[in-house]
Amino acid sequence: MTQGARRSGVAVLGGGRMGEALLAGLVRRLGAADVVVCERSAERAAELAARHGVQVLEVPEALARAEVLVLAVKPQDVDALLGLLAGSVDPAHLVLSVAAGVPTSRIEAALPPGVPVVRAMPNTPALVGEGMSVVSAGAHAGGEHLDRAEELLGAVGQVRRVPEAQQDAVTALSGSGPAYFFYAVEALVDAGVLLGLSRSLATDLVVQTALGAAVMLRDSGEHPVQLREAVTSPGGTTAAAIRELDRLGVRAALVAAAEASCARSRELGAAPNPED
Ligand SMILES: NC(=O)C1=CN([C@@H]2O[C@H](COP(=O)(O)OP(=O)(O)OC[C@H]3O[C@@H](n4cnc5c(N)ncnc54)[C@H](O)[C@@H]3O)[C@@H](O)[C@H]2O)C=CC1
Ligand SMILES: O=C(O)[C@@H]1CCC=N1
Repeated sequence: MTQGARRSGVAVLGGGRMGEALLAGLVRRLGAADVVVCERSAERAAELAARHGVQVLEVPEALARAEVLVLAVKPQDVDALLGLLAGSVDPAHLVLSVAAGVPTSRIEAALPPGVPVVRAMPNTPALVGEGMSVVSAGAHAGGEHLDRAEELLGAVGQVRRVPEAQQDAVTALSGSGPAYFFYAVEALVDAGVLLGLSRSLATDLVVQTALGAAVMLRDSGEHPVQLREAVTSPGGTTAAAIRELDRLGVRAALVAAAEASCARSRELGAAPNPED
């Protein structure tokens, strides 16, 4: 029996915000016995163990135990982590990286030949089973590896396959995207308070409105413009509000925000310059 045949389950390497969101969904799907975590901060590791019932292991033990290794450290910490993996990872593992910007070629170059790498971009709504992820295969990853990655990320939401060249653009929409909606909600709640509502009532109104709008966008089959027109009565309140959004350049600001996120993803993924 090969060493790989004795391994099973998933090791999440890096238990920060994204690592925990994935961990939570994977524990729901696979059970806590099949998910382990490696986390550099002892305090954070204890928190994850208490909250999700998972075992915290050092990297070498996790590699011996788990078949799938989820790289969930910051792009700036990827090279150091790959240095820890390089001696013991082998082609029977699957390396699933969620690090923004980091190309599969950079990960493959740091590992022994033939190790399959899948690059993914999930998002934090994975924590509540409503994540949106995409996956792309590296040079040594085949259909079975993409299937496995899709199955695991499918435990925490929806998954699409994209060419790796689209990963930075995806990061700008669904990876960073939850923050844009949280930001809009924050601003609208403040607006409610300005208009004299209690913060608690304003929060309930805005959050339920966001949820209702999201479900209509997903389920109605209608274009966002049609849905918006249905809210906009002639000479009414919504038209007055939308005129202000246009006057203040909110549409252009959203496009610029997505472009900035995409550019930053590319920047984070570039191999560090040894002269920096
Ligand atoms: N936060 C988000 O919404 C999303 C994040 N990502 C990606 O996920 C990765 C993690 O992001 P966050 O969770 O936001 O960052 P974070 O800073 O919250 O988490 C990173 C964690 O990795 C740990 N860590 C660093 N080096 C380690 C090592 N060698 N061994 C074990 N643990 C180590 C840190 O202690 C920290 O808890 C990044 O690459 C990011 O691009 C991807 C999609 C969405
Ligand atoms: O802000 C970041 O860099 C990460 C990647 C996508 C969402 N959060």
